[in-house]
Amino acid sequence: MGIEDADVLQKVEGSTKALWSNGNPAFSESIVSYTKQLSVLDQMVRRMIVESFGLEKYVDEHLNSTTYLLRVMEYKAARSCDEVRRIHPHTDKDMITILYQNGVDGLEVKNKADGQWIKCQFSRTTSFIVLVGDSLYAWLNGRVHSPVHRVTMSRSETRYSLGLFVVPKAGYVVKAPDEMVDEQHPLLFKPYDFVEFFMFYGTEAGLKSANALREYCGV
Ligand SMILES: O=C(O)CCC(=O)C(=O)O
Ligand SMILES: [Fe+2]
Repeated sequence: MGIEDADVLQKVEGSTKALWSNGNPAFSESIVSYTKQLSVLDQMVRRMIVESFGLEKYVDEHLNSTTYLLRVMEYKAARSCDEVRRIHPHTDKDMITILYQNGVDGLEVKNKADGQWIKCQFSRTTSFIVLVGDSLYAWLNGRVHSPVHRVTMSRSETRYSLGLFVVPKAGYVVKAPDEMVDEQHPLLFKPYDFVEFFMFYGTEAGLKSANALREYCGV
């Protein structure tokens, strides 16, 4: 289940009406409260990343360029020891994703250096994992890595996860600041409208592509 503008109560209440005819105020309030609290972590992490590249003057513009999509996910446990259930390897298309889970592991990240899958262990049940998405990778012209990841379920317990996807606002054009482009770092992607790219990603060509962003607007 995906909830757009998950930090805005009115919007969340609208989404819950698709599930409960009279809405579900307690559920909506929990979603908004969770998103608002996690937005503090999101803004802190992105501010640190942006400042670390000397882009202080872009911080406010960058932080204001996004909205929150919260996905509530359920992964059924494998029915036998031999069965493995997966969600396919992919990169996230957003700026960053913050993941939380119910204590059942399953997330795996592909090591950029040797292509091996690394099992992600959340250090505590209250920990979060932050993943960089393709849009931050493009905006910083390749300075941060957007990792390929997947979920593999082989345990007997059902896994629940919450993914807070920090996505560019409709109409926002992802364009690397001039400071990120030089001779050693030639421009990787032409400026692109996030929503249009996301529509391409949903097409047969986009889904089949090993690197949808490069195919869509790679230089
Ligand atoms: O459930 C997870 O831990 C990851 C889910 C994921 O990668 C996604 O929804 O894009
Ligand atoms: Fe993902």
